[in-house]
Amino acid sequence: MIVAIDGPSGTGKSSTSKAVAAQLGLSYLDTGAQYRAITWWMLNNGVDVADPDAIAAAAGKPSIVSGTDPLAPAISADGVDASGPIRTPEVTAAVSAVSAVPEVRERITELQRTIAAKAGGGIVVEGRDIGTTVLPDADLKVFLTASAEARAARRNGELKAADGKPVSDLAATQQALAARDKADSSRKTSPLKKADDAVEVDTTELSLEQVVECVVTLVEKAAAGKTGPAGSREKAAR
Ligand SMILES: Nc1ncnc2c1ncn2[C@@H]1O[C@H](COP(=O)(O)OP(=O)(O)OP(=O)(O)O)[C@@H](O)[C@H]1O
Ligand SMILES: Nc1ccn([C@H]2C[C@H](O)[C@@H](COP(=O)(O)O)O2)c(=O)n1
Repeated sequence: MIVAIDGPSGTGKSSTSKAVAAQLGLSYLDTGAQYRAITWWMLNNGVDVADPDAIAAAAGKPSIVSGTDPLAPAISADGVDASGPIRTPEVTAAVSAVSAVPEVRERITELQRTIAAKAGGGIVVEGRDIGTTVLPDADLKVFLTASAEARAARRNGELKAADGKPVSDLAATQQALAARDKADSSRKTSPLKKADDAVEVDTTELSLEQVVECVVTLVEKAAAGKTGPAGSREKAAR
């Protein structure tokens, strides 16, 4: 069972994918974390992230290793745990430019396909181009959306400072999310896009628990269609 979950920033891909994978005993892959890890490595190794040629030349250098346990997501670059530093504003600001470079995408896409192929019991893979490019034959494709206001409010809630106040105002967060979405959906290679056969789930008015329940139901239906006697894909193909 291969499940692809795509969508813009802050729509709930990571939270939903982890919970669905944990509930169904599937592996989990956060592909955004891989792009963040390679970006972090470049920032730390003197690569000019404003220069696509420099990014392309460095794309093959770091070893990026992802864990696939939904209860303990892990990511490292050249053996160094990167799970904390990949969430800094510096990495967030540079990741769209780095991930737009074809050599980076080629490298990371190959890694993602290898991980998915090795996940014997099935996997939930989340990102921007999983249903369209990385795993076009996924058993289920879900495209999560939410209003710009809801996404900014969620992100700000996550970034609360110690005194309980949001670290940036809602308008600034909304603007930053919109800028990243624009960059991710307008790049030439494998842009953020809903696959034609993906199920779109608008999460604006749904709690995380409701989204998880909805996706679990979709996975169960897809699994029944894959193995069930009446609707088996194998039969349909014959
Ligand atoms: N349906 C929901 N209702 C309310 N809050 C939610 C919902 N889904 C996710 N959240 C919260 O919104 C925030 C962003 O969620 P998450 O990180 O899963 O989104 P994402 O799509 O993976 O974002 P990004 O692409 O930027 O990594 C988190 O704090 C999460 O707890
Ligand atoms: N399949 C993917 C996943 C992620 N990216 C890029 C674009 C995002 O802005 C960035 C960080 O992702 P996030 O951690 O916010 O999910 O990584 C991509 O191009 N393709």
